[in-house]
Amino acid sequence: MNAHWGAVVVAAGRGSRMGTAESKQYLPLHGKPILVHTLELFQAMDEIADIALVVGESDVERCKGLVMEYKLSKVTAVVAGGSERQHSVYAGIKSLSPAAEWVMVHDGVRPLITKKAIRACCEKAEHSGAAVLAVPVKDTIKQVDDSGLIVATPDRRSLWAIQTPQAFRRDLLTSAHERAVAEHFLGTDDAMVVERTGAPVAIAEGDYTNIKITTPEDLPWAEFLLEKRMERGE
Ligand SMILES: Nc1ccn([C@@H]2O[C@H](COP(=O)(O)OP(=O)(O)OP(=O)(O)O)[C@@H](O)[C@H]2O)c(=O)n1
Ligand SMILES: C[C@](O)(CO)[C@H](O)COP(=O)(O)O
Repeated sequence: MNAHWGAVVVAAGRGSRMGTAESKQYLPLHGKPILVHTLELFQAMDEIADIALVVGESDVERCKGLVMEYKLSKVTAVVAGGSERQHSVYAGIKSLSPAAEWVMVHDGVRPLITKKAIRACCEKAEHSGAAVLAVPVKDTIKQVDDSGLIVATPDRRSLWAIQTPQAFRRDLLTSAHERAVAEHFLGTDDAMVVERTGAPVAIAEGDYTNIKITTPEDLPWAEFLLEKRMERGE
């Protein structure tokens, strides 16, 4: 990684699939909020100069407190997100320092990301302009219609499960988001926003432990993975 990188960490979701009163990004993992684990990893990377943290409007002050408490000095902006993930990402990009020519976007609820995986993704992006972390799917995937009948079995060899970070030249990501706003397009990740402009987006192979904490069964799994890493001194 040679370029000047900024990171947008999005954490403005409600976590409805987790079903807890407290939004999942603030739930404790080994005694620390999930979101803090994620931010500490980015803070510890020399290649990352600047982090924009995007949170719910009512959590902005609370998160400024977490930034102070955990000495997250690279978090230069804590801003309110929007009703959809894509809106939150766009708010984050706009609040990053103008010096960041390259941007990676990461889910605040993927605390098990590693420096090695971040570097692999960013290096691919520096080569091709845009890259996303992903793993090959392990299951057979079926396309199913509204009546519950299988309509197709896509060839698994071409299917990848997409993760974050997703890394881009900043001007490419910014113009793709501007176009999506103008055309009322909503995607579930940033690669989709960029793909529709015709720009190539590369895959960087990650690993299966970079889970997105989404539903209750993900929490003990994340605790277990984190414990194993700590035992290995990582
Ligand atoms: N309007 C939104 C929606 C999501 N996110 C963030 O995007 C990441 C991935 O989203 P997901 O796990 O789906 O989070 P939620 O939207 O919180 O979950 P759910 O769909 O279960 O409500 C999370 O870090 C989440 O906080 C965001 O910043 N703004
Ligand atoms: C960006 C993402 O984490 C890639 O897997 C995912 O698309 C977020 O989607 P969600 O539906 O908001 O969980």
